[in-house]
Amino acid sequence: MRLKFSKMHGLGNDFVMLDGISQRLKLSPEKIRQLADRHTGVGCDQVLVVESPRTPDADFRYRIYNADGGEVENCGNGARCFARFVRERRLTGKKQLLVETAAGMLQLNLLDDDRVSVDMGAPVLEPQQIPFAADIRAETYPLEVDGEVFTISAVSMGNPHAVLLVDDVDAAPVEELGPKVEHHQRFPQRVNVGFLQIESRARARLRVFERGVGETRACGTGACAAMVVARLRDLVDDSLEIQLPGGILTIHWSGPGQPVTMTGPATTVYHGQIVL
Ligand SMILES: N[C@@H](CCC[C@H](N)C(=O)O)C(=O)O
Repeated sequence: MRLKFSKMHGLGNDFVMLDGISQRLKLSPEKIRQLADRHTGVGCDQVLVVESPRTPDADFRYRIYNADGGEVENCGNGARCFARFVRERRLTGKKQLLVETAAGMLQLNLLDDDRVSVDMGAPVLEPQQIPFAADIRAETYPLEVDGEVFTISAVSMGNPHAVLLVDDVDAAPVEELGPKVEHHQRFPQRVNVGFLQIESRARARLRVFERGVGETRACGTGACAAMVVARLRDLVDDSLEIQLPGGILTIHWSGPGQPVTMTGPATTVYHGQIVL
C-alpha cells in the first residue's frame, strides 16, 4: 500500500496525517506501529486519519492512533493540526469546522494569526466515566504505587488523564512514575499522566507521560485536564498559559459544565509518500 502523508506537529507533539477520503487506507495496529517507528518508519507520537463524517452536521471524522497502535478517543494538538491539514490539502475551504471524534464533536477555529483554537468540550469528572476505580467522585484521590501513596486527580477530556501537582516539574519523576500510573489497575483503559507545577494564577508548567507513547513534548488534552484540576482547586484563574517542553498553550475554562478552549500553533513539516 502506497500512502501519501503529511508530517505535522503541535508544539513538538508530532503526527503522521493521512487523508482517508481521497486514498484507501487499510490500517492495522501493526501498520500504525510501522508508520510511527522513528528508526524504520516516518516516526510520530500519533497517526491521525481524516475520514468522511457519519453524521450530517459534521464536516469530517477524525481518528487517532497512538504510536503503540491503539486507537484512542481524543488528541488536542492533533485537532489543531487536523484543522490546518484539511485546508492545506484543499479538503475544505472553511476556517470553522465541526469534527466527529470517538469522544464526541470538536469545534475547530483557524485564527488569522495561524493559530488554531479548539472547543474541547466539557471535562468529565465522574470516576466511572473516566474510567477510574473510586467509590465516589473527589477532587483528589490517594493512589498507591509500589507501596508509596501519591495524590492524584482524575479527569476525562474524552480520553483519561491523571494529574499530579509537583513543586518542580523539571525534577518530576515522569519516566519512573509515568508508566506505573499509566498501567495502574485502577485505570482499566490506562491513562495519560500529567505532572503539573503552578507558577502563578495565570501560568503553569506541565510534562505529560502519554498513554501508548511515553513522554511527549506537548499534550493538548493533558493541558486541558491540568487546567480543570488547577481551576477546581482554585489555584488559577479562567485563563492559563501552560508551558510544555515544546512551547505554550493557552487554555480557557470558566468552570463546571463549560467547555474547555485550547489555543495554540499547528505546523506542517513536510509531505511525503511511504510504501507499507
Ligand atoms: N497528544 C495528545 C493525546 C493523544 C492521545 C493520548 N496519548 C491517549 O492515549 O489518550 C494531545 O495532544 O491531546
